[in-house]
Amino acid sequence: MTKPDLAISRIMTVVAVALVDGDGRVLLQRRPEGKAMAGLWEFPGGKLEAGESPEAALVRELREELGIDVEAACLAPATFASEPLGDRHLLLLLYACRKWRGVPQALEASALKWARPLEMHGLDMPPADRPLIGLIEALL
Ligand SMILES: Nc1nc2c([nH]c(=O)n2[C@H]2C[C@H](O)[C@@H](COP(=O)(O)OP(=O)(O)OP(=O)(O)O)O2)c(=O)[nH]1
Repeated sequence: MTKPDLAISRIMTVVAVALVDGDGRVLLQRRPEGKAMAGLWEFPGGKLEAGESPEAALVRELREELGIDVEAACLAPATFASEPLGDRHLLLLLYACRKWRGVPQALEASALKWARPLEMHGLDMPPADRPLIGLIEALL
């Protein structure tokens, strides 16, 4: 029998979304004090819970973090990032979404910002997110 790959057990899967408004801007949230990478601007989302599909996790996170309702069918897979993060390896699955119900509120973040991809190049974002900006630019 082959030995399990120990590196695989350290993979952390995170789902996140580029919410795109009618003006082609993307919603970012600022990570609050007390959390790792506090002050950085990230895409709303978070870790999968046991047994959750990526889409169900994102629907849940968007309700918890922003107070908005999104249908899983409106989440379009967009791109992903694969990046070492501390002693783990982050697999960030990024979706795009143009349709939701409600007005996003910063229920967990310290601030929200609607940003154009060009502006995102000048913002402090987690290292995994940097390569995603150009890809989002191409998608919008
Ligand atoms: N939501 C989100 N997380 C990101 C992005 N980029 C990035 O490196 N991450 C990292 C930060 C965290 O380590 C992890 C997201 O996990 P999380 O938001 O559920 O958890 P957390 O670290 O804030 O804290 P906790 O819930 O465990 O208390 O992914 C991003 O654009 N959006």
